[in-house]
Amino acid sequence: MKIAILGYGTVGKGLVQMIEGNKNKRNIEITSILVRDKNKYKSSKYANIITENIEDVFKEDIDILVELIGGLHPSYEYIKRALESKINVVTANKDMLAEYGDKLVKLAKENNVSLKFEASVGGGIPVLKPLTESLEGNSIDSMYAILNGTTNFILSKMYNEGLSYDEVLKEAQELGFAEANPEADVEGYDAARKLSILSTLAYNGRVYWKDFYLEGISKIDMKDINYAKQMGCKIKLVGQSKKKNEKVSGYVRPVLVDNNNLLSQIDNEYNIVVFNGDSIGELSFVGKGAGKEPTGSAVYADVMDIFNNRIAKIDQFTKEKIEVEKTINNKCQALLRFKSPKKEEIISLINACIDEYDVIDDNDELAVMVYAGSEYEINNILCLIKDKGYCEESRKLLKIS
Ligand SMILES: NC(=O)C1=CN([C@@H]2O[C@H](COP(=O)(O)OP(=O)(O)OC[C@H]3O[C@@H](n4cnc5c(N)ncnc54)[C@H](OP(=O)(O)O)[C@@H]3O)[C@@H](O)[C@H]2O)C=CC1
Ligand SMILES: N[C@@H](CC=O)C(=O)O
Repeated sequence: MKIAILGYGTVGKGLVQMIEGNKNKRNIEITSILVRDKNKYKSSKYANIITENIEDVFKEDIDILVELIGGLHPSYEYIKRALESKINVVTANKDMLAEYGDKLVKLAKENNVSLKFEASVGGGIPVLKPLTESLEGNSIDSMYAILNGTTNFILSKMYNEGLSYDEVLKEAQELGFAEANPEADVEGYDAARKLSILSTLAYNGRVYWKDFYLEGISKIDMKDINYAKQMGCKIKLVGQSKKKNEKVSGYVRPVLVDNNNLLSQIDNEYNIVVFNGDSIGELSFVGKGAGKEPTGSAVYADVMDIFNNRIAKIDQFTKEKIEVEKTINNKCQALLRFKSPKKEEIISLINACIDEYDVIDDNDELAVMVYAGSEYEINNILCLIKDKGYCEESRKLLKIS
């Protein structure tokens, strides 16, 4: 089997390492490797097949094009060209699937070739294959997940080692966990794209990532971490989606998670995906969600599926768009923080609107844990406080149990 690899960064190198490690079992020939700057690879043992010119890739006779460049362009054009030339494609690119999944799946079908993307969600965790194959008979009605290794790594190191946000982000970049532009990680876009891929496959209709309520971790500070500790919780960037009456609701946001909740056990670059199926009940997948070897392993598995002619049906991307609701319409708890607060006024307003609340801190800022009937109720209180000018700034961190 002949493959061409576009991109020789973290994941590209992980894939090549796995191909080398298995060469006694599988005969895979790498015909070319596309990079942006081939001068970086002069001393590589693959220097003779490393190129900056996409035409060098397509002039070879290849069975699979593996796209590991990332981003939308020129990756989209390269994948499209491969599919139209009846070449199978494997990609780890969640940005691409979240944006152009429908077009590419259609194109693969029309040309009778495979488009596989296991590594696009959960890094090394085999999760798309179990979802689309092993769970085919189940109706999945909800899922919750930690889907971004970089942010989980940052939050874990801030919590466990007291390190600063900036220094851990730098470490995550050095370890190859972060996206080329880490804004995608820390603002929650990457996790939302993954949640949209999972939701599309699970709910059999197109779910768009921008339709979820979306909030990243860039504003989480040491005070949040310390409040979490004080309350026996951790902070995790969680994605959740539910399907009810043909509608989906969902979010990606940092939340407080009790120390006895399964999610709080998932630290560093690990990810978890928990599905709720009508027959299987709750089913969890846990493993490394980012990094060279784990992601290389997932890409290799897709290559092997094509090698062994295991073709899965994934036409969910071409189905109709499903509407997404953003807020939580049932009982919830949230930590509210107020900067430069008029403390008495805020507490008296909260007292008038809500039956149960605890003041966590009233030193240099005011922090209150509220127990409300819905997220709307909490948002209303925050609006009132803002309108009355009772504080300079307020923050809300939901707690999930
Ligand atoms: N890192 C991870 O843990 C995971 C990453 N992914 C996804 O895998 C994909 C690759 O990520 P990763 O390996 O981390 O990325 P890197 O930034 O480490 O590597 C990207 C590679 O693509 C090459 N490249 C970039 N732009 C171009 C271009 N325009 N033309 C030709 N080559 C180009 C770079 O060339 P050069 O070497 O010359 O700079 C580099 O070799 C992304 O879609 C990412 O989201 C998915 C799961 C986990
Ligand atoms: N940047 C991503 C890489 C894997 O998808 C992450 O941190 O999870």
